[in-house]
Amino acid sequence: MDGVGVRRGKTTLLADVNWSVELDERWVVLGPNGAGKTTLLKMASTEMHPTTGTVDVLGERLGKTNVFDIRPLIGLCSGALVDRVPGDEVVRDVVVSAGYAVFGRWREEYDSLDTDRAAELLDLLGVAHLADREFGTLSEGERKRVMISRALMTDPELLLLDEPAAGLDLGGREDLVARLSSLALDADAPASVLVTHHVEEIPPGFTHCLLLRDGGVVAQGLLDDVLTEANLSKTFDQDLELQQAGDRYFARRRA
Ligand SMILES: Nc1ncnc2c1ncn2[C@@H]1O[C@H](COP(=O)(O)OP(=O)(O)OP(=O)(O)O)[C@@H](O)[C@H]1O
Repeated sequence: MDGVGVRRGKTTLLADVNWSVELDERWVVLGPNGAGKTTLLKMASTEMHPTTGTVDVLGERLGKTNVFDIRPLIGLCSGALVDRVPGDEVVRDVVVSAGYAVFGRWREEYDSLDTDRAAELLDLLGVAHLADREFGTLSEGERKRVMISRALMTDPELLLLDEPAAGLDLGGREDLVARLSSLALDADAPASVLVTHHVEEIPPGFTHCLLLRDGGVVAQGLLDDVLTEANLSKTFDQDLELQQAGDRYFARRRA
């Protein structure tokens, strides 16, 4: 993204964002409610164009390319997408149909290569036992994991995860963080961007961090350099204490 701004009427959603994600990088985008995180991700997923500046996704410039050509190369997991899955869709089909960019089992039979891959990904996310269940019967955490499996189904070059741990209980969050960490540490995994409100949700293995506040970048770069008490306090407009325990982060308001 180069000089990117997004405006809606008189409201500025994002201003002057210069940001790039390389193929071997895993980025965390952190910021308070309304900071512009989802707006940023919508451009990365080619769903939205900037008002000013330019966005290049996988070498193609938004506005000058057919986004439908690059969307199969982008794996997306967001709350909005979860809401679009029909409740009676069988979990295995939710994953396998990603390769066909649809929801719903619209073919009699999928390729066996595809069904094998879907089973492998459900297993990777720890939900293989749910393959025959209807999506609507799953818990929120189970749905998220199925949707991440789906996002990976097309072997994307870019993986975008918008608040994947939102709504999960402590065990579910910890489990997801561990699985995302394994993925982040896998050299063959795609370039990844994870949006979150909480430093506790940063999976070990993530390499970079972008801090957003009021539509502007507070800091960006290597995670260790960017995630400091000063930067975090500025981002959330509070005096925050940041602790690192092993390869995890914890934050709270200074007493
Ligand atoms: N079409 C629109 N018109 C006016 N304002 C908008 C529009 N879409 C989004 N906004 C505002 O832009 C800001 C950024 O929204 P965005 O969804 O990107 O934030 P976010 O960082 O993802 O927030 P959250 O953490 O709450 O999901 C918010 O204040 C939102 O109300």
